[in-house]
Amino acid sequence: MQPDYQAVLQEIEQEIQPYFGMGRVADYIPALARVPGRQFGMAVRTVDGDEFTIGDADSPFSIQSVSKLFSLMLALDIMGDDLWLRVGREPSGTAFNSLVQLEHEAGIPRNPFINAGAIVVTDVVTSRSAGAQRRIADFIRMLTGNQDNRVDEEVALSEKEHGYRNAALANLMKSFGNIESDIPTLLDVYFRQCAITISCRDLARAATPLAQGGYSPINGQQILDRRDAKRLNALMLTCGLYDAVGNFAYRVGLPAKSGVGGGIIAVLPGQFAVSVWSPELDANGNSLVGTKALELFTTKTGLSIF
Ligand SMILES: NC(=O)CC[C@H](N)C(=O)O
Repeated sequence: MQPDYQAVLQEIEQEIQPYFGMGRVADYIPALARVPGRQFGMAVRTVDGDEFTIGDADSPFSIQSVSKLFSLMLALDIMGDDLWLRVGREPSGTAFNSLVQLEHEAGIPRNPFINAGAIVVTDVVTSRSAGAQRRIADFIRMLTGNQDNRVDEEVALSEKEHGYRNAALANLMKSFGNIESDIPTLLDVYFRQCAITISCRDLARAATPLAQGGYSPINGQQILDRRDAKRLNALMLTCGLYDAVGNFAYRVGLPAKSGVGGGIIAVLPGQFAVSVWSPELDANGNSLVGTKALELFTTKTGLSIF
């Protein structure tokens, strides 16, 4: 029997209140540092098409690294398994923007969800499509069914002006021959992909194919084959939360992908996609209140992959 999701969300909204103020809004991108921290939204979409929301679930926020999930779908579609010659599939155990392993590992990033890996993924889309940024944004709009998901130009510019680490990652990988595009063009596409705005409701809809064997009921299309949906869920479980991935699996028990805008999308294959947004981050760059909310969600419903 399906849990009373709405009642669960209401309990969660109460129980997360003491956790506000414990984390910090991302400050290394100045445009994100201005986002008020005390916001919270959550949305559940079941495979039966029911949707349940609470709080600011329809407020747009900066998608940031959650976009890496969608650019990866595109890159896999473009390159198939050859993508894995250029990026690994192992957790990194390092921060999302770390440079440390890249030099030892010949410019091959550990996985597609740390920044280095995501930059390679975006390079695949950039070097193989005319209008890559538009292709990524259109793909996200297609998955959400919402044409209002736009690029926040202020956030994109802010990332560009302060993107020293991402530029360092891209240049280091280029020196190893693992980047094809010209660096400024590539970084522009990457920053604009991260600056797309999205709501919790849209994120839950966009991730639904991962709960439904690759099928999107939003537009009635098979977005991924079943095998790739399984593989992406495995990558999210092992790499989606950077060096907090073990703790997140322990507490929440769902494949998930986070972003420094405070969004997290999580999936229980065969059951639901659940998204949460709250801008204050923990030390690993994951939403502190959002992680707590997801922990409460799987605990209260008894539904996780474990
Ligand atoms: N973890 C994140 O969300 C990081 C994304 C951010 N745009 C960056 O590249 O630094």
